[in-house]
Amino acid sequence: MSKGDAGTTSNALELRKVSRRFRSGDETLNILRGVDFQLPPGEIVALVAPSGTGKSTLLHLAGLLEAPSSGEVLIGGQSTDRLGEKGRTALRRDEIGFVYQFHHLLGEFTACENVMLPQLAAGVAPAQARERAVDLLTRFGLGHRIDSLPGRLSGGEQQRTAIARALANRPRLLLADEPTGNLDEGTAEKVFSELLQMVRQEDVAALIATHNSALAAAMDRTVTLRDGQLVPFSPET
Ligand SMILES: Nc1ncnc2c1ncn2[C@@H]1O[C@H](COP(=O)(O)OP(=O)(O)OP(=O)(O)O)[C@@H](O)[C@H]1O
Repeated sequence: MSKGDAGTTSNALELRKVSRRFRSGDETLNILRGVDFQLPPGEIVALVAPSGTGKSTLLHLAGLLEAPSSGEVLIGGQSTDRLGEKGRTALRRDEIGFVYQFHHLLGEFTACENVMLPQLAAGVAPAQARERAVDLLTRFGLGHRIDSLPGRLSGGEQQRTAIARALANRPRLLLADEPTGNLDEGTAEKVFSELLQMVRQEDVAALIATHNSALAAAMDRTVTLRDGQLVPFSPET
């Protein structure tokens, strides 16, 4: 499904009764138990939950990196459970951007090239990919760093580059797992507010896991995981 068709009005992400079990020795861990969740286009949702409750597991399922034990994951209204590996890879590349706690930039490529790579993989012409990369990096205040290798960038600059890379293919959905968790407090706040600004400018729906409830307060709503269910967050949950 292309982003230009009726799919643009569908939920960017929908989880229908999604469960995930892990085997641990003789034990079965029921981490997610029938999660229902809808993320409309352009909405930014914080996922705040204690360590070990399944935030990363949920983001992996939403990002099609793993399959649920049962239930269904829909991206842009499209069911994904019958897609083969090739279809899942294409959907991930074209529709979903990922930001992790660590930047995972490729060290031998410049900031600009790192932001170009996913576009080239999606078939965008090099000149166009470069133009988009320069635009994103410039809007992130990195116009003077486009030809720098990641090893020459500060932690905040590396993470800004990683966010630009995640947005490069104009995804429908951004998934972020503690995107500023590796930065000092001041830099984290700054990068986080830039991330939100860029996500709003690009009109991307986002699900962002964070331990920081002050950062979560800047998003449209906050959800948490309780007993394997995704529920609205309130301070007493
Ligand atoms: N592949 C796996 N096999 C077995 N157990 C797993 C596997 N992946 C995750 N788990 C378990 O599932 C639970 C949830 O893990 P997950 O990483 O999703 O939590 P989290 O909420 O993201 O934690 P944190 O905030 O500490 O990153 C943990 O108890 C973890 O040990």
